Amino acid sequence: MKEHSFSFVTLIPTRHIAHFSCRRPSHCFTLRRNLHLCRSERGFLTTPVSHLQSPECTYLKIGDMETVTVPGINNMSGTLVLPGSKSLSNRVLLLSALAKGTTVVENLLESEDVSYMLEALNILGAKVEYEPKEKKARIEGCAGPFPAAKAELFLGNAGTAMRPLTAALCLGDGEFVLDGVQRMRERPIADLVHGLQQLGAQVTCSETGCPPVRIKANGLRGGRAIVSGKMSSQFLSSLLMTSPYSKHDVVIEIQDELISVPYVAMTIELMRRFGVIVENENYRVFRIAGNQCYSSPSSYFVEGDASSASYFLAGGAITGGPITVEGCGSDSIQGDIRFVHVLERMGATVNWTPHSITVSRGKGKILEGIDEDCVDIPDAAMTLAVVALFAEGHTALRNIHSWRVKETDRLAAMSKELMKLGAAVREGQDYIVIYPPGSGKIRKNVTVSTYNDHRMAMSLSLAACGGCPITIEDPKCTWKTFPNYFEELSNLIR
Ligand SMILES: O=C(O)C1=C[C@@H](OP(=O)(O)O)[C@@H](O)[C@H](O)C1
Ligand SMILES: C=C(OP(=O)(O)O)C(=O)O
Repeated sequence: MKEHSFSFVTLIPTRHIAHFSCRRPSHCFTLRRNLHLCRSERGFLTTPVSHLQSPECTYLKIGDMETVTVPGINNMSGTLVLPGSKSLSNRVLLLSALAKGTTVVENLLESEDVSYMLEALNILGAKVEYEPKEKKARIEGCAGPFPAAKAELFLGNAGTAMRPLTAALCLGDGEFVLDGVQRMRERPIADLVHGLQQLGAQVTCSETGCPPVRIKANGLRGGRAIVSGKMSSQFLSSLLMTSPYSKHDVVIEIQDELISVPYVAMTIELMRRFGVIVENENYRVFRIAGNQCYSSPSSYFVEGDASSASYFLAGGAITGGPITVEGCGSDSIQGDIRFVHVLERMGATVNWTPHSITVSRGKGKILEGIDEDCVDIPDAAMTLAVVALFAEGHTALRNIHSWRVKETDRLAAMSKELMKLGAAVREGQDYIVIYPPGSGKIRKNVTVSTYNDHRMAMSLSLAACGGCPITIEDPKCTWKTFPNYFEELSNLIR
């Protein structure tokens, strides 16, 4: 694995981000505004900085990697300190920028999705000092809407930037366009746009109901909005985070099913930490007083990413482990820790502390297939799809129709790649059933496609836990949420 690590790479361009690495401690690149690139402790780094809005930024292409081969894994054990949560990082950055006071955000995730948020906040006039080496950002809040009167934002494929910023920009005064990569132009946003229109915003999206989004902002009136929650919870989270700044009180009613509820719980909890209370009637009706302002908690420590933890914990369950992840545990406010309960029901042994989780599998114990409603854990459910290869009996993952509108059509993509590995797969509109090939029968030396989807790359890498190497196409796609994923994985292989 070592020869496949990224350490020899001097400077890598990725899809929309320039990733720099440098060997000399004195090296520090400064790009536009106050986004800095500096050296990491390990002697090289992958600090993402959006460059699409920086035409002056050119880069060299040295050692770009098209594939990574994960060697056959028989044993995996050890401890990993998790990178910060993507969902928490981008929420805390946004709330800090809207709040009164200065917030120091610690253990901020360093990744593409967070870079897009940082860059956008900068463009919109929030004062952001980012120290990637320290995983820290200091944000001087605007104590209200953003001061910018005009901006065109490019947000890659970051749902946690596109959706919340669409709502937050309706609060200000000016003209804004929000856009992203081609896939972002295929990801729905119309339900959010309709919700904002009901609260008085002048906002539109494309005819297909997707970005680009165009806003003529003149504050948000408030009132009542009836919105759909069945496509994505990010629409509701975005409306909630913006509502305290509307002129009048806001009532949001969910007209159908609400998916991914734990992410809404996370939003409400974070708003509470920034001093705003949401009245929540059973996740059906939400009431927020208007004319308020967030107050900075002064500092916020971002807990480790529970979805990122899932790959390593799954590795512990498949190989026997033990694997410990540090940075999130029983005190976590992330829904994806529920994934660990599923592993336990499949046969793994789990030990919790408030800030860590350890997974192993006892000698002679097997993993068993499971039938699971995954509506609360759409991201970690992808990891389960690969764990299913190692279970006895089939595994059904249900209520995951949102997979179709994420980074790729994850139901189609996962079905196709699992079949390459020798599984039989039944794919429905909102479920997948995986019939594993049987012990020791995962196909050897397979190359899997990743569809520009970080979770396809990370979850499929676990197929190597059968003891055969697996080649992953376009490993850089993990930079969306976990730039050094393959390096961390290699550190745990014994
Ligand atoms: O609010 C959030 O931070 C997220 C909500 C989920 O999306 P959906 O609500 O679209 O399922 C999840 O898949 C995404 O990675 C992050
Ligand atoms: C769905 C995801 O991302 P996004 O925030 O872009 O929706 C994800 O990270 O799996």
